[in-house]
Amino acid sequence: MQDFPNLFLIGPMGAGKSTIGRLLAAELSRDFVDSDHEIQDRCGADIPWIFDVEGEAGFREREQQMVDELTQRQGIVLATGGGAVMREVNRRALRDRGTVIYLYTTVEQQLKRTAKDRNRPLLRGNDREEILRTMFAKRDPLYRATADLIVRTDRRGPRSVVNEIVRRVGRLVNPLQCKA
Ligand SMILES: Nc1ncnc2c1ncn2[C@@H]1O[C@H](COP(=O)(O)OP(=O)(O)O)[C@@H](O)[C@H]1O
Ligand SMILES: O=C(O)C1=C[C@@H](OP(=O)(O)O)[C@@H](O)[C@H](O)C1
Ligand SMILES: [Mg+2]
Repeated sequence: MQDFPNLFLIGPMGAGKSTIGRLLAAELSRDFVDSDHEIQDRCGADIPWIFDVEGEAGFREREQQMVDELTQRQGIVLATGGGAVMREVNRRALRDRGTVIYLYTTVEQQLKRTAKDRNRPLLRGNDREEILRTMFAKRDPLYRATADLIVRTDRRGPRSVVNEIVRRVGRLVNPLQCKA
């Protein structure tokens, strides 16, 4: 696994970027970085608080700076936030600096996986399903346009997703699977 490039996880809220990123990094003995956690640590504030104080616009500025900084590291697994792909500059940084993996899931799964978590301010509205469907329509084409690989995470556990990523990235890096 020496030749693995940076691996950048993109996809919607609840796709499993943070969960799978941590497992994948452990599997590959890589550093794991989560853009949202990094922003929270540096601000000493959680995501909802940042949204309350600075608005979504303030959060997106911080996110852009973080994506630019973190994608310049080497040999990492990075979990981005679900909205990172909305800025072209972020999409370019991700594409140029690593292998981008779109963790795809359905809105039904997103609803279940985000039901109890109060840390996602964009899901505060009454009709979470409508919010998620509208976001999916806007963002799915951007995830697809940015990704080198698309991996489904619905109806399967994180461990199975990690195994598929390791296998498919291995093939991208070394198509014939020859020993070095
Ligand atoms: N493949 C999966 N199957 C079932 N539950 C999952 C899966 N991936 C993540 N989860 C759960 O869904 C929730 C959201 O996952 P998270 O990693 O925070 O997603 P993201 O970072 O993409 O928003 C967590 O409770 C996590 O345990
Ligand atoms: O989709 C989005 O716009 C967001 C997704 C969140 O990250 P996760 O995708 O890890 O939940 C977090 O960055 C913020 O609440 C905004
Ligand atoms: Mg996350």
